Amino acid sequence: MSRGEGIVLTDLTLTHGRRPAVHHISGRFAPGSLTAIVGPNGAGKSTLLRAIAGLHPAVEGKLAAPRRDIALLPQAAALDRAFPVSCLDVVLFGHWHRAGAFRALRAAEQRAARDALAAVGLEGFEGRPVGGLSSGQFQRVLFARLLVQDAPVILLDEPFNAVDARTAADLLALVHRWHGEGRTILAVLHDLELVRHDFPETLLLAREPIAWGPTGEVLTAANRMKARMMAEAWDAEAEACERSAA
Ligand SMILES: Nc1ncnc2c1ncn2[C@@H]1O[C@H](COP(=O)(O)OP(=O)(O)OP(=O)(O)O)[C@@H](O)[C@H]1O
Repeated sequence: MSRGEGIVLTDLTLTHGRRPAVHHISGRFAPGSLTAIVGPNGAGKSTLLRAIAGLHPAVEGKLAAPRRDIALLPQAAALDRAFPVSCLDVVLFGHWHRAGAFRALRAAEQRAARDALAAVGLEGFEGRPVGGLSSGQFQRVLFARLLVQDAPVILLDEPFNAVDARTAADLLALVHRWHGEGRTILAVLHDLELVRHDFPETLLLAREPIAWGPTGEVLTAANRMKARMMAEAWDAEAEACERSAA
């Protein structure tokens, strides 16, 4: 896996229009690190992941990330499954960054997609339309696509939401496999027990960073209280940087 500098945030601010999403965050996700991003609803977690993936512009500060090496698993709720595509099509899409839109996929790429479906326990699902899958099965398909993408940096937005315990355990095992292979992994999560048990590093975000470092040092009662109080104090109508200017 490529090492490099990892992902470096320098006084980064992200907004939606004039509305603040992430305020003045600095720090680094080291190459090969496994980090949970936690915080209250609306804390800016998804916006930060999308910015790292190159899908959301910085309004202030800098974000250095190996864009071509990043795979993003969006929140399942953000995806439209009404589209009439098969499981295999969704997984084959993981080859997009290498194959582009116009080249026919090679036999090896087809095989890799079938192997990925088998690896997530969905052998025989190749021709099934994704619209008819359960939430857990669909999440397995999206993990198969990540397998095919084979990216050194993997961003997961609430990867275990709406899946049962067995599916979550299978997908978590894949995350650990990727970590063991030296990939850099960031996952937005709400289950703090899972974070404590399985994620060595944590960023606690409440639009501003509350704490970032070893999970045990970040998820203290005091830090969690601070994040909660900041969330309760949020002014939905506030414009970017009002709080930090105060
Ligand atoms: N497309 C959008 N347009 C306008 N505002 C948005 C948009 N997406 C998010 N926001 C706002 O930006 C802020 C951060 O949202 P974001 O989705 O990044 O938070 P989050 O921490 O991922 O939340 P959750 O835990 O609920 O998924 C929120 O106030 C949200 O309402």
